[in-house]
Amino acid sequence: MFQICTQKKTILSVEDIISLIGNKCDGVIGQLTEDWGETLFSALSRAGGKAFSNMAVGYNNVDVNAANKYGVAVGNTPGVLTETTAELAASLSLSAARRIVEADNFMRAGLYDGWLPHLFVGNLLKGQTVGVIGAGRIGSAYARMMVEGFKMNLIYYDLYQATRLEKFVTAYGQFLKANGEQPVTWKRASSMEEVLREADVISLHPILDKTTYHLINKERLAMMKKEAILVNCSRGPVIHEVALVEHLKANPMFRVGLDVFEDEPYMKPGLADMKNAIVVPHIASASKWTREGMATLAALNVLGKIKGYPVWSDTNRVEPFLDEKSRPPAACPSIVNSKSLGLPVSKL
Ligand SMILES: NC(=O)C1=CN([C@@H]2O[C@H](COP(=O)(O)OP(=O)(O)OC[C@H]3O[C@@H](n4cnc5c(N)ncnc54)[C@H](O)[C@@H]3O)[C@@H](O)[C@H]2O)C=CC1
Ligand SMILES: O=C(O)C(=O)CO
Repeated sequence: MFQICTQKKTILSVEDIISLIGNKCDGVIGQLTEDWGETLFSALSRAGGKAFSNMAVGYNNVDVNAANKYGVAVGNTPGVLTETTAELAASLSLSAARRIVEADNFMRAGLYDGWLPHLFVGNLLKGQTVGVIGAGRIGSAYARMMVEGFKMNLIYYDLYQATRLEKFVTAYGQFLKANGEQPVTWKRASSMEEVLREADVISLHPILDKTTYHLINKERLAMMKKEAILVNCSRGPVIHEVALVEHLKANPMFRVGLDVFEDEPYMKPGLADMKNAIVVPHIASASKWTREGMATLAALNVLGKIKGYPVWSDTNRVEPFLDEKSRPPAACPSIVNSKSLGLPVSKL
C-alpha cells in the first residue's frame, strides 16, 4: 500500500517522520530537507523497511553509513535534473551579467525616464572565461551551455578529468575557427584558486561534503576579479554566506546568483538587501518534466528494492525509466550504497 504524506508542514522533523513510519513501513521517499541519520534508519528498520530514496540527486542530508548499518538501500535521482539545473545556473549567470533583476525592479518602480548610455551597464560574456568548480553531470552541462551559447572560454576544476567536456570544447573551437571566428579554449585547472583568479563567471557544481564545505570563503572571494560573477546551484554551505555578504558590500560590481543558502530557508542577515545579489528559492530542478522524473525515479528506487530487483548498471542512463509508454525496467534506477550492501547489478 502506498501512503502519501499530507502534513501541512514544508519541512518534516525527525519526530514527524518517525510517527509517519509507525510500526510497519517497507520504504520511504523523502526530501533533501530531512535529516536521515541513525535515528530514522533505525526506526525504518524496526518497521521492516528496506529502502529509502531522496527525491534529489544530492544526498548530503543522508548518513549513508547509518543506512548501511541497518541494511537500508539509499536511492537518489541523477540525470533527470542535469539540464534543468544547468539551465537555471545559466539563467542566473545571464541575469547577473546583464543586471536583469535590478533593471526589472527599476522599471516597476517607475524610475525609467528614458534611454541613457550608462543605464544598467553589465558584462559581455562573449570571449570571457567561464569557470566551473565541480565538472560532473550538471557542471559539464552548464559549461557546454556557456561555451556553445556565448562563446566563452572554459576553465574548470574537478578531482577527475572531464574528458567528454574537453572534447566538446575542442571540437566547437575547431568549428568556430573553420568559420573564421575566434575559437573557444579550455583548461583544466590544477587548483581551485586558479579558476577563481582567472574566470569572469564562476559556477559551483560540486557535491556537498567535508571537502567542499565553505569552499568559497573570505580569502577565496578576495582572489576573484572585482567584477566577477559567482553562481551557486549546488548546496548553500559550499559558500561561507556571511563572508559573501561582506564581499558583496565591499565590491558593488561583484555579483552573485544564488539558488541555495547556508541555512535554508533563511538567508544570512544583509543578503536580501544587496542589489548585486540575485536570490531564488532552490528552484534549479523545478521544471515539470524534471520534477515528474525525479518523483518517478525515487518511487522506482524504493519499489525496486521492495520487489528485490537488482540495481541498474548505469545510473546516468535513466531514460528507460521515464518512458511513459512502456513498463520501466525491473531494476532500481540509482542506489548509492549498492556496493556496500552487496546488491546485484542488473544485466539489462
Ligand atoms: N540547486 C538544486 O536544485 C540542485 C542542486 N544539485 C546539487 O548539485 C550537485 C552535483 O550534482 P551532479 O552534477 O549530478 O553530481 P556529479 O556527481 O555528477 O558531480 C559532482 C562533481 O563534483 C566533483 N567534486 C567532488 N568533490 C569536489 C571537490 N572537493 N572539488 C571539486 N570538485 C569536486 C566530483 O568529482 C563530480 O565531478 C548535487 O550533489 C547537489 O548537491 C543538484 C541538482 C539540483
Ligand atoms: O536534486 C537535488 O539535489 C536538489 O537540490 C533538488 O533538485
